[in-house]
Amino acid sequence: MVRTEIDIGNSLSSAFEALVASSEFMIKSSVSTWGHQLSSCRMPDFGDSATVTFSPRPSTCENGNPTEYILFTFDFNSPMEDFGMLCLELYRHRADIRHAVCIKDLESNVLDFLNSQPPDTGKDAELTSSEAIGDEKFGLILKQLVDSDALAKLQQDGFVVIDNVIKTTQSSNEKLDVASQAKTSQGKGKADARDYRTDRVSFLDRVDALEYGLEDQHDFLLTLASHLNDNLDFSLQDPPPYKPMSPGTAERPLTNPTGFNVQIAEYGENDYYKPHSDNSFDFRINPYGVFDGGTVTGAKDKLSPSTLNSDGTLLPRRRSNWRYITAILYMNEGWEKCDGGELRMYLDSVGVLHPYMVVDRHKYIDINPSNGKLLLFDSRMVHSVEKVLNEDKTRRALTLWIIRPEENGIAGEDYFLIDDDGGVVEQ
Ligand SMILES: O=C(O)CCC(=O)C(=O)O
Ligand SMILES: [Fe+2]
Repeated sequence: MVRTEIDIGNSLSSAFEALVASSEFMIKSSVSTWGHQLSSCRMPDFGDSATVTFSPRPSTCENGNPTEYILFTFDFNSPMEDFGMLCLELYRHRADIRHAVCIKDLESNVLDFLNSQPPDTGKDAELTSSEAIGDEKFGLILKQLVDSDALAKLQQDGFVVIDNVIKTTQSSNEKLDVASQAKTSQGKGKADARDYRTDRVSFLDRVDALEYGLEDQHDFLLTLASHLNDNLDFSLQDPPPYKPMSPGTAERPLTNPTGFNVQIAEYGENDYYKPHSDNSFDFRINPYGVFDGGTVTGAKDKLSPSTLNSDGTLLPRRRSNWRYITAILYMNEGWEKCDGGELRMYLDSVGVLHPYMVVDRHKYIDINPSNGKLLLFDSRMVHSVEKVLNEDKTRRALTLWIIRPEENGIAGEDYFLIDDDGGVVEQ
């Protein structure tokens, strides 16, 4: 069957019309099991934006069973902006639809799309990072990041601190004081009884950020992924064992997490967060083998299949999530050393197996969480928040975890390995 090429470089609406017109783009089933492919073809949930139905192609029925399906209807309710999203949704659900959809072209189309479309709003920043969304708004700050040796430092030491990036105003902090008092009095503010951290966190979308006058901070943090894509040297790292996953691409691997929510954390007197890594080793899988600078620890015959590459070589130990760079903006005017609450960064701690192992073994530096300070660090590094000592002060920070989806991601629902033919490797 000849499949129609979809030029998604065209305007989105004409590209969408082409998609609808060319059922071949979408559907091809090579297995002739009556009804089976359709019932196992769980289409992505497009919510309100599209409804998809398929129908057997009569000319391809063998023994009464269809071998190919065509796109029967594709009702797309908001055609313009959502075309890229649509492709991405298909791509993300390719494990479910791959028997019915030729995902190979879909994959390359999506990757082309991601690499070629500059985002023009904060929302698109999740999808692609080919251009900094905030270049205009934050041009000077971003330039300062590049011109200074900040990014080189980040890559060399695993972290970097930059003062006076964006300060939070007193009025924002006052609004937050009121909100957190309300929450605490409703008994909702405090986290469960946990001993590793005692702070309170919530997530701000852009509307929340506007409410508190934190939209610049919010936008800035969401701008960083694309900026880092343009300026970090990814060749310094070993190539990852897997192909890039949507929405990351090989050229531009960093993206914002789905939802674009920025965490706000509050620490009152005596609150702390014990040493931890934001992306620690994951012990639920790959439990025996550790590939650590060429040393293999653990009995080889006990290695689980996911420990080995297809050629039998050892894969690096998996991490527990997709976080790659942690970006924190501190919000605390007049914070002093005697107030406690330092962010303690343990040096050379990227490869530490258990975070508690750093204590008394690794050197650290303490970072004062003062207003406007930006801290960027490799999410694997071990760090802690030391106890806050001032009963009258609240320590606040905004955090965004910039992700690199192909790095690991067993925690992510969209995680699959892709083999060289574009097929999904069952795990
Ligand atoms: O607030 C900070 O300085 C760091 C907080 C932290 O480590 C985290 O939320 O994972
Ligand atoms: Fe952390």
